[in-house]
Amino acid sequence: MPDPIISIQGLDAHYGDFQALYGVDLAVEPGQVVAVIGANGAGKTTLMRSISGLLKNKADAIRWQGRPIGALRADQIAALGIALVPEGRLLFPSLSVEENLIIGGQLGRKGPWNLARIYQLFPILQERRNVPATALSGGQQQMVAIGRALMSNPELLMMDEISLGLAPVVIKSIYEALPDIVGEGLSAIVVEQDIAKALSVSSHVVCLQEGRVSLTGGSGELSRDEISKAYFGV
Ligand SMILES: Nc1ncnc2c1ncn2[C@@H]1O[C@H](COP(=O)(O)OP(=O)(O)OP(=O)(O)O)[C@@H](O)[C@H]1O
Repeated sequence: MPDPIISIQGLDAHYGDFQALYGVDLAVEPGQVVAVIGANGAGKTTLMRSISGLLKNKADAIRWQGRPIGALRADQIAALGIALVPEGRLLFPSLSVEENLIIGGQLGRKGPWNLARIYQLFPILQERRNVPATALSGGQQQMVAIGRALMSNPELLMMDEISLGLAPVVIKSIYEALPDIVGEGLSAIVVEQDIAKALSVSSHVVCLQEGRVSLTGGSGELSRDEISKAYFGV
């Protein structure tokens, strides 16, 4: 087994007095897509925030290529090559599609992703490149959010509930881009409430329930019953 690109061990997270994550373990190998599933409030977004440096962690709870990074700031995490497509997209509303994408490239990391490559991946964005980003449909906005993250040439791409509120046909077209993205050598963590979608795009799945890992295993190896028990607790 190759060394993981990122490994999380015993991660706790708090909002004030409230503990949202309890001893979470997760590892991603180079080129692997890991799905994080769980019901509303299970702690999926908190896990993404912790990895991104938006929540404070113990330094050695998160290791990047073996190095403890849990205590780094969000800008330092981004500079390492860890990019988040946040829940709700958080595009810059007054900027055009192209300007939003360019901002993603500000870190200046070298790699395969640039405007031309993003437009190849999502051709509709080239057609609409001068339109304010928030004038786009939800699915197109999600493409901008993914493109903006890719423009930083990350080694790990984290996507938080990218299908939320989108029509099934749109979700399908967005996820169809994932093999091309991972084909460039990236690893990915995909947060999904849609269990079938999560299993179909990943090789490994981690289920959270009330802040704890309730199940983990190969995406093709877990039974429906195991997953629904881990997901719903029944
Ligand atoms: N800023 C905050 N302050 C206090 N508690 C919070 C905050 N953000 C989240 N929580 C709580 O932490 C727990 C985990 O929330 P989190 O958003 O990580 O769950 P989630 O699995 O991403 O759910 P969802 O699918 O609804 O986004 C929940 O109980 C939530 O109420």
